[in-house]
Amino acid sequence: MEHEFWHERWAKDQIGFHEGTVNQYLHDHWAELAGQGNDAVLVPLCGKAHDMWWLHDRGHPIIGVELSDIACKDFFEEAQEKASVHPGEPFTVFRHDNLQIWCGDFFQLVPDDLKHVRLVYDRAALIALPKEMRKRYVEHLTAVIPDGTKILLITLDYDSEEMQGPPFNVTDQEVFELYGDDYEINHVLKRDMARDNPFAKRRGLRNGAAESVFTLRKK
Ligand SMILES: C[S@@+](CC[C@H](N)C(=O)[O-])C[C@H]1O[C@@H](n2cnc3c(N)ncnc32)[C@H](O)[C@@H]1O
Repeated sequence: MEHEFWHERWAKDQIGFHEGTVNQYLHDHWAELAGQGNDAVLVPLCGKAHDMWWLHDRGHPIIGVELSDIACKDFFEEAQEKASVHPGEPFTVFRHDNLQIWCGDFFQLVPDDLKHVRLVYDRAALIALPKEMRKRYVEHLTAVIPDGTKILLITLDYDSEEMQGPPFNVTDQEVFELYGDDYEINHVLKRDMARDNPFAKRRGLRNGAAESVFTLRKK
């Protein structure tokens, strides 16, 4: 997806992907991945997800990465929290305690930026990207996170004849193809989305859809 596409979505407030509450899979499966520790977390393509406050409340230092400065500003304003803003290239950093949002292009991250990161939370990041970009995304992620980093990944699979992404359909098989060489993969669960789920109804998914949760560990 081009940057302009996402800037326009934020400018027009077309952000149906924003949950406005903590993601259920994060809530249910984070401890399996992270234990009770407080390792640093990368949240790629983070939007203004409340999930970052939830992780912050558990003591994790956070780096969220997000293209849209509208999202970055709204994230703090809507929580009535203040952030100091540190303009820079290629990222402007919004900082509140040890929660940072780096405003800029994920593909500009370099390994030095993430030396301290041990965990990644990917909800609606991989599946926000079309197929050819997903490969590039995983290659870049793998290049910048340290070995041993663990990922909680949530995907969505549906009949691509019925709907055009984003979110794009990512099969379980594609997850194994994308990550299989460099990661240990655990397919934690697959859950059918109810046909009367508001998202499925709105997007005309008559054949339904399924969400999967994976935990990965970079070898
Ligand atoms: C589908 S949304 C998901 C946001 C968030 N993960 C959530 O669960 O609400 C994808 C987000 O990725 C951002 N984005 C897209 N391409 C990006 C890039 N190259 N670098 C950083 N952010 C990007 C978009 O602006 C958008 O906010």
